[in-house]
Amino acid sequence: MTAEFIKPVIWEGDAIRLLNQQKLPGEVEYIFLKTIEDVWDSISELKVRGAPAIGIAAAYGLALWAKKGGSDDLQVLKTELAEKAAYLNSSRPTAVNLSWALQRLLKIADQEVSTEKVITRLEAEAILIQQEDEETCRRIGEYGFSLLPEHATVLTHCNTGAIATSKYGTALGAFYIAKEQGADVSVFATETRPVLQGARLTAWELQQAGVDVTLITDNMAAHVLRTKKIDAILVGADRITANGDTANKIGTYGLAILAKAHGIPFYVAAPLSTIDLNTATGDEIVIEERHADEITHLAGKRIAPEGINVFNPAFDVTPHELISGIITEKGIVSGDYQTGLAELFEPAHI
Ligand SMILES: CSC[C@H]1O[C@H](OP(=O)(O)O)[C@H](O)[C@@H]1O
Repeated sequence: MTAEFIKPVIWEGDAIRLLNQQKLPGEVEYIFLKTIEDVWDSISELKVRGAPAIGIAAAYGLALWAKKGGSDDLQVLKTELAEKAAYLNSSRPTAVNLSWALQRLLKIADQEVSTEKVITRLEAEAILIQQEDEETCRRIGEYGFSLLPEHATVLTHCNTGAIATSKYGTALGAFYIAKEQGADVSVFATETRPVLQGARLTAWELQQAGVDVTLITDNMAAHVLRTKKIDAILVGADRITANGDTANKIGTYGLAILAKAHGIPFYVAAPLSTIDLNTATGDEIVIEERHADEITHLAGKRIAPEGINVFNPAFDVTPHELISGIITEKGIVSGDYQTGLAELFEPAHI
């Protein structure tokens, strides 16, 4: 099974079968999530990660809870659902897909007039979110591929592949479409300290798919941009605000500055579910800070002195001025992001 078709989240009706991404690349292990707490833990511990995949997992987590533990009283159930959605939403703060998916389910529940219908609709909507994301990611991949010159060499950061979404991925989707079209594309993947999504996940996904991929450490990016012919940098996103500012994996902002310094395009690939028009600018995005162990330990071995101060932001914000284009399933937005992003949500585009 090549990686672009490996599913990170599989709905089993009474449980969620989850690809445990913490075990990759050494082990392709699936675990069963049977409770909403299992889902919370899996998101928080990055067993499932990647903005769209987090949203899909949380949607199934809410549907699973309702199916197993929801009240028989409609008003009580709706109150409980809001509380459970808030609980799941507390697992990670930055990727807007988490709250987007949960709000979408709560809206569906609010329309129903029986507990049975609420429970049925929640499950159906969670399944629909995952199904829609497959076509969404394919289109993002097609638009991303359309931006690449022949024999393109692209640098990417973190993991934005099939295992971060429902299928194909976002930025990596461009490489899968290139492969499908028989086009020649080479990828430089940064290892992406401290959780190593690039080394552990992107290198693995692209290698499995037969895409030419070279792994580099994060601190090699500038040298690679100066000494190799890099045509573009293509990354994902966790939250894009109304003006186009973009939160993505820590290190992305530095790559955007490097792209500008080297005069190459810097693209962000993301679905509309990652665009948050309710947040005006990147200054308002909550940046997740994670546990010090991610930095002081490597593969379980301590690499820094006991008691050392640690700062471990999992994301940074790239100002829209540094972004050449935002690639979505509805097309590519550039220039005036405030207008362009808002237009994506107008009826003509939906
Ligand atoms: C399509 S994945 C988007 C985004 O999510 C990743 O973060 P994490 O691995 O911490 O969930 C990374 O920022 C990707 O670019």
